[in-house]
Amino acid sequence: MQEESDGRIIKQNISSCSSQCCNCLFHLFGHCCWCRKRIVLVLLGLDGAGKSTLLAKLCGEDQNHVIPTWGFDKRTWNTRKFQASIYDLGGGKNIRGIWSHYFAEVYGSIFVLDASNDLRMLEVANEFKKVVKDAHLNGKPMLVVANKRDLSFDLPTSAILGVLGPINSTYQAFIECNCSLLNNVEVDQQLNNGLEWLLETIQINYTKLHSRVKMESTIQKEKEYTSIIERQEETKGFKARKATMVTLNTQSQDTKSFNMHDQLQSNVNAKCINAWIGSIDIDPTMCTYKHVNEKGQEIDEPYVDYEKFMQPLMEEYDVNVDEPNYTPNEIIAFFGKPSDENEYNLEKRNLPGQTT
Ligand SMILES: Nc1nc2c(ncn2[C@@H]2O[C@H](COP(=O)(O)OP(=O)(O)OP(=O)(O)O)[C@@H](O)[C@H]2O)c(=O)[nH]1
Ligand SMILES: [Mg+2]
Repeated sequence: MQEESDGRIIKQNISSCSSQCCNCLFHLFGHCCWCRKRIVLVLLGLDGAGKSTLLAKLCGEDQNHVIPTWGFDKRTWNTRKFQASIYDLGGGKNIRGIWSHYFAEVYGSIFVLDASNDLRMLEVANEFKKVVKDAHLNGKPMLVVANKRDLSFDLPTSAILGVLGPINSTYQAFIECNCSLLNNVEVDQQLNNGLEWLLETIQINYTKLHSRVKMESTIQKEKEYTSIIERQEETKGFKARKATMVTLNTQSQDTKSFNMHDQLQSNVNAKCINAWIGSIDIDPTMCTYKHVNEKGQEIDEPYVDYEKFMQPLMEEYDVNVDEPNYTPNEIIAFFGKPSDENEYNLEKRNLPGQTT
């Protein structure tokens, strides 16, 4: 970071590693060396708290053009000992759900809150308690930044801490600072101290944190992979069920779905009934499911689900049914095969075995 004669800051991007002194305001932290350890940090806090402003300041970027973060933003911050990837996560209510996906891989976090806005302090406390309790974040160094101290001093630190709950001094530090444009040239000393504390704590606990991050992020990736596969299978299953419904109307069906997929079963059967009653000549004997008989052989068993298949049909045509289950052949014997016409008239009749 350089300053021009009129005092303006020359914007520089430190996202790429340079071979000379770091470009950020924190020259205190910054000069490149070969042995930097790679770490991941995360910026958390409600929308408007000042996370992106802090990051811009940290990276020596223009704070005039900070806009609300949708999703996340990522920067690299080079310090003496670390090459830190910083995730700046959007703080909007609908985006907060993504926060926890980053926690397994982080070595430390910075939680920013707007100390001038007492109206949102309970919301802040809710989110704070959630992240502190998170299994992947718990016990990792966290710097809590009470920002916008230039705006209001109405809310004393004790009041903020009263809402947040006690700070665990072994892995948490609380600072007050001001990341506003007014304070563009110099990094707030408190912020400076806080960041130094964060890096120092990570440095001291690096071995432990590193093995924890490695293990937890591997497990998380495996879980994510499994859930992707499950979702793909689900989608395939859904497509297969949809295909079943379609093929029912074209007479070639995979009728296994009849009892396998409860959620869509009634839809499938409704289609089948409609198709059967309608002009399309579908033979309900094609409704089968895989069944293992006494000899251990897998056979295609004709199947009609009374509740879902027959009942609505019977009700629609005001037919009394005593026997709960009928094979498709019995149904055909009773109703007859659908005609080629678009209408299929059922007479009110008794079912087999019923006496008039
Ligand atoms: N007065 C004052 N304004 C600040 C300070 N820090 C940030 N701001 C302003 O607060 C507004 C929101 O800042 P952002 O950095 O976008 O907030 P954020 O936490 O990144 O918000 P999201 O991206 O929506 O999660 C901007 O207009 C900043 O200029 C501060 O310390 N004092
Ligand atoms: Mg932001």
